Amino acid sequence: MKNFSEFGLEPKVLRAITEMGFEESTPIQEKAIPIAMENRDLIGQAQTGTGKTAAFGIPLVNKIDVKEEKIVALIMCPTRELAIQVAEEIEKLGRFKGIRSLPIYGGQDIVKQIRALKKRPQIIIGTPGRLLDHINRKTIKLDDVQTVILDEADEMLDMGFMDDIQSILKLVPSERHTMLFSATMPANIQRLAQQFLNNPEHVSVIPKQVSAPLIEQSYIELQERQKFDTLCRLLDMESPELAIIFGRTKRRVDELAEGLQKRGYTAEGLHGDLSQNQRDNVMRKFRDGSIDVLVATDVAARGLDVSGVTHVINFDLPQDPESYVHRIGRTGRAGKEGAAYTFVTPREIDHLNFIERLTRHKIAKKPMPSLAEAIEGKQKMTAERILQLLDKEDHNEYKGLAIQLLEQHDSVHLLAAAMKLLTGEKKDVTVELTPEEPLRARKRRNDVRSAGRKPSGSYGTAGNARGGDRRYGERSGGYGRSQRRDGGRDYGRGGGRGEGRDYGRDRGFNRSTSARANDDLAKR
Ligand SMILES: Nc1ncnc2c1ncn2[C@@H]1O[C@H](COP(=O)(O)OP(=O)(O)OP(=O)(O)O)[C@@H](O)[C@H]1O
Ligand SMILES: [Mg+2]
Repeated sequence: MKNFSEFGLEPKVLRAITEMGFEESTPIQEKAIPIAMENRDLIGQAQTGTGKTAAFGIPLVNKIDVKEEKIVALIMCPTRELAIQVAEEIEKLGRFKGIRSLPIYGGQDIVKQIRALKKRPQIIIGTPGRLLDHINRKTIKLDDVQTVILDEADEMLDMGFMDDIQSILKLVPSERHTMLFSATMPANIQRLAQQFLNNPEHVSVIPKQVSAPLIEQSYIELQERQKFDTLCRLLDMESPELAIIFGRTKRRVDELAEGLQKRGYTAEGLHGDLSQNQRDNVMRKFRDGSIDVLVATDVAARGLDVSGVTHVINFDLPQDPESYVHRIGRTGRAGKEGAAYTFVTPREIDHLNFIERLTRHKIAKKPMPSLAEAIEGKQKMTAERILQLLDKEDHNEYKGLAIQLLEQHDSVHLLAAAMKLLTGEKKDVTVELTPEEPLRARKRRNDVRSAGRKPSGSYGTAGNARGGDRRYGERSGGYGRSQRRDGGRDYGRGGGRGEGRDYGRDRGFNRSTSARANDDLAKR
């Protein structure tokens, strides 16, 4: 892969890239950066976790004149968490140049945002709802915007957002530089996108055949009533470093998080009904590891980049294949390995096959973990914790007592008793979940793929470690990164707690008809 010094970037941008620990470019970066630097419109598609943010962020910060006093670039994302995350990456990339960027999203105090806008940011990273609020209040003007980027573009051009995107882009000068990025780009979305682009380049880094991903994908067939206990056994057996569990509705997420807490797991829920404060807290605790299980609706399916997520578990099968690709893409990022498990009831097997067909990836069937495997997993976890403590050498104050005990008792018995104590029996409280309706395979209009032709929009999960993609990152079991300095669809359509996906949006006023029609949407 190309070194960043070969792109003709400004020294201050190169310095920021080095500071972020990026040693060489990823395939999408290598292809997209030169096109973007020539201000040519592009649709960039690459697997989850392969650096699309920097692929658009690097050329963007490189071209901006820091003396600029107006908003000259607009990046739009589907969720608040993603807007915050992308803003952080843009901030890091532009820090030595002194670029001013600002995240604008719902749930945050708008007065605080209006105050921040007075500092004249050159780049705004926002969710459409709140952006429209500011545009209607005239606290954001788009007359001088030269660059527009849609991250998770297929989601942004989906029915939920389309009206808002159109309303916003109408206000941006037509002679602009537009870039769309996503890991999935269904054909109908590509067609829709043309109206916003000017003779775009298609940059795709998706293996022809969606190769054996970095993410080991398996499914477990079970009855709805077996799901929760299976989940607990899976967590015990696999002892994930960090795990994201996807539920189909907010109610499911709340019940799961609560049930897991009752069973002794450090789990918390994330969905669009939470206040922004609660959402920020949950994300902060997950990123810093004070909780190791995040239970979420599709609000966390796209883009979130949390280092250390080793497992994704689809407690409920996602409706769309795109959602499946993005959900599992929360692991296996930056060249690292990951494991994705999907729970499927017998009546949903067709839907799973539908997803396999569209993502062109066979998902391996695995048996339910047995109780013995769960116990063994917990015991291994205890042994690991003991060995870690041993290395740290900070248990000297117990040595005296240990010698006394060893004089009176057999060492194996002693250690086994200590391990049993440490493992503790997960409290076997019964947890009742409200059953959710099984999913039915939804035929897509002109579903060419079932005719065996190459999928028109393909699906990208992390590329094959063994062959192509791993080149930019054998060493760290991930991309070449000197060291990570930073350490790592709330479709509220139904508005109700049980039905519909949870994909909120900010409450804007004078919003487009579709948005108003969805005013029961939870906040994004
Ligand atoms: N050239 C690079 N070298 C090392 N790490 C990188 C490089 N580019 C990006 N990364 C890191 O890889 C991780 C994934 O990047 P990013 O979130 O941009 O992926 P993505 O392609 O947008 O994924 P998704 O499709 O899930 O949104 C991030 O932690 C990012 O900092
Ligand atoms: Mg991304």
